[in-house]
Amino acid sequence: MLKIAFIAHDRKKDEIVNFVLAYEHVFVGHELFSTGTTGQRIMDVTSLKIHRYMSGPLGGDQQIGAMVAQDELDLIIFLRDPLMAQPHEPDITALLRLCDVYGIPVATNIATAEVLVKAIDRGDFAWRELVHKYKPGVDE
Ligand SMILES: O=C(CO)COP(=O)(O)O
Repeated sequence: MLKIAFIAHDRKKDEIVNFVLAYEHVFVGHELFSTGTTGQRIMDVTSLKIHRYMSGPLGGDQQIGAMVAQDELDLIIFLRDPLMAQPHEPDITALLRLCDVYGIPVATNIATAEVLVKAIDRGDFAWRELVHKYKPGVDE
């Protein structure tokens, strides 16, 4: 079971909802997280259970970033709006930076999201479970 997060900016919300709906059969076997509004929109139309953090502008991206820093997240689908400035741009940049620091797969557009979901379905990320199994404690 992977830990997967969904995030989408407002003009990308319909896209992420349709995407998750189409691949509900893949996501249902995993532990799911999201920012506030994105998760609510997805849960409104699917039977998925999603742990929702704060809305992005109120700290949700940072909460998801904290999960990445603690090695508690395996993959992120983050449909960003490249044509609209966001008030919490620094938080978005920080989250993407942490994904690069820790080598966490993150899709920022639907084309990459498609590739990742197919990889999840094939079991390509099973190695992440091994990483968790043998993870040393923070003090070691
Ligand atoms: O702003 C966001 C990500 O940067 C998303 O937050 P919401 O899912 O609460 O709209």
